[in-house]
Amino acid sequence: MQVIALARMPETSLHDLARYLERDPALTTRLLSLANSVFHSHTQAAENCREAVSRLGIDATLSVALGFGLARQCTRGGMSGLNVEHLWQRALVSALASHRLAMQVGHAEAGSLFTIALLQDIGMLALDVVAPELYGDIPTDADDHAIVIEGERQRLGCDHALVGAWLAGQWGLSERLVDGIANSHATLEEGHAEYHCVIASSLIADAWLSDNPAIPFADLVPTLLHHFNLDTAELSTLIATLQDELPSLTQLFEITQPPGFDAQQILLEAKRLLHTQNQRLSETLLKQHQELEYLRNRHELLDYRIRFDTLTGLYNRAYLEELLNKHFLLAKRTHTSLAVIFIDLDHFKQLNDRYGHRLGDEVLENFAGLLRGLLNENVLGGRYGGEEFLLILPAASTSLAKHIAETMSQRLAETSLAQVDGEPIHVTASIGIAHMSKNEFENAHDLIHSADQGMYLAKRQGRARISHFDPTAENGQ
Ligand SMILES: Nc1nc2c(ncn2[C@@H]2O[C@H](COP(=O)(O)OP(=O)(O)OP(=O)(O)O)[C@@H](O)[C@H]2O)c(=O)[nH]1
Repeated sequence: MQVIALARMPETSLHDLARYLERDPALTTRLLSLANSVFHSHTQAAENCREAVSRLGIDATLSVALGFGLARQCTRGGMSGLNVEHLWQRALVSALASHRLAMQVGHAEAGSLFTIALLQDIGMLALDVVAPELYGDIPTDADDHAIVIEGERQRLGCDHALVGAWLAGQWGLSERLVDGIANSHATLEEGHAEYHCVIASSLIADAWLSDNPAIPFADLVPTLLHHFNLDTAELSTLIATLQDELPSLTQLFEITQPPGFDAQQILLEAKRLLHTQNQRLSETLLKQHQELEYLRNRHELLDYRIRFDTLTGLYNRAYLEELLNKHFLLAKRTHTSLAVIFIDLDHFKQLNDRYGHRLGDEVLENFAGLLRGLLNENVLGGRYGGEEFLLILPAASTSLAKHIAETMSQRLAETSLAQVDGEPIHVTASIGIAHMSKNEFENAHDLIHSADQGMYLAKRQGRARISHFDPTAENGQ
């Protein structure tokens, strides 16, 4: 409390601070060790608390003093599920990694990035003191620190980075430290570039402390190489340096040294895993590509089936009705005419019965060929059902409709649609025509119905003929 009170007073000098701190011999020893450590290297060793404090600066001194205060309270209390040992191991690896990364990219504030990374999880210590039950069911030593953040947000609506930043503000630490702690748990994509080293250091620490570092490092390596513009050799050297520096720092903080590993081996393993992952990814991509191709083909097939008749390849009934509807509405809107020709092959049942269904199919296919010869952008047509066919003639006059129907009959008379024992098979058709010139029809269905009626008239009159159905005439003729 005295340290906090002092830190808040603008006139406090390092000298005053040192006077208070040296009352705690354990803390003084740590401040001296830190001041004389490689991170604050100086030609001459600091010999007393005042020298240590002036070398460390007010921010780092306060961080260490207050951080130790909290750490002691947590370990002394032995309260919740918070793994304090793991927390400090993470803090130390992060601090070193942040410092080294900052040096590697030439960041001017490597020292303060060390302190920010060291204190990034200080909020967890504070939360553990005020809410010991919080970490009961959040695994604070999980390989992925994001789990802790997520757990806190769910329970508290905020995370320890925010709490830590608030605490640092209350302690009177510099704005830069407060801001750094608040930003320490952002993602590299979203986080402030100023604190990228701190953000990455947290990821490095997670990978470092995991049971099998090669796996998380495999995920992390490409990110680190990309964000910090490093090559693998530089990254390998960086990790090896961290390994050299870590023992003195863990000793200073009286924290168990995390298990070591062969940096080069880990990176090799990470690269191998990355290669396998990439291979798997390309395989998945290939599979997805093939599935997409299959779906596209299937879609095309279904699209085809929705519109076309499989036996003849002509438009099917559903699509003919859709087309007719469209042209019917257009004709109504633009006051243009529209003709429909209904064609029904004669005695088809007999043909099937006499020569078999296969021959019947052949006749239908060949008739479709004849019909196709008449189709163009003004004559649309298809198979309406069994042995029934429909032609739609937008904007056609009655005489044009008759002419098309006669051409059809003529071609049918001239063409044999199959052969049996070398003998040609000829088929005739009954054809009905309906014509709309003055909005006589309510809907497209009525128009088809009229053409159908015309076709029946032709049947009744002896087949192999054309009949124009006039719905306004008494008997349709
Ligand atoms: N081979 C074959 N026959 C079909 C197909 N679709 C319908 N049919 C047959 O066409 C025949 C139509 O018979 P009906 O409706 O009695 O007409 P029809 O024998 O042509 O007699 P009319 O129309 O009065 O001249 C039936 O026997 C159906 O089985 C098909 O895709 N292939």
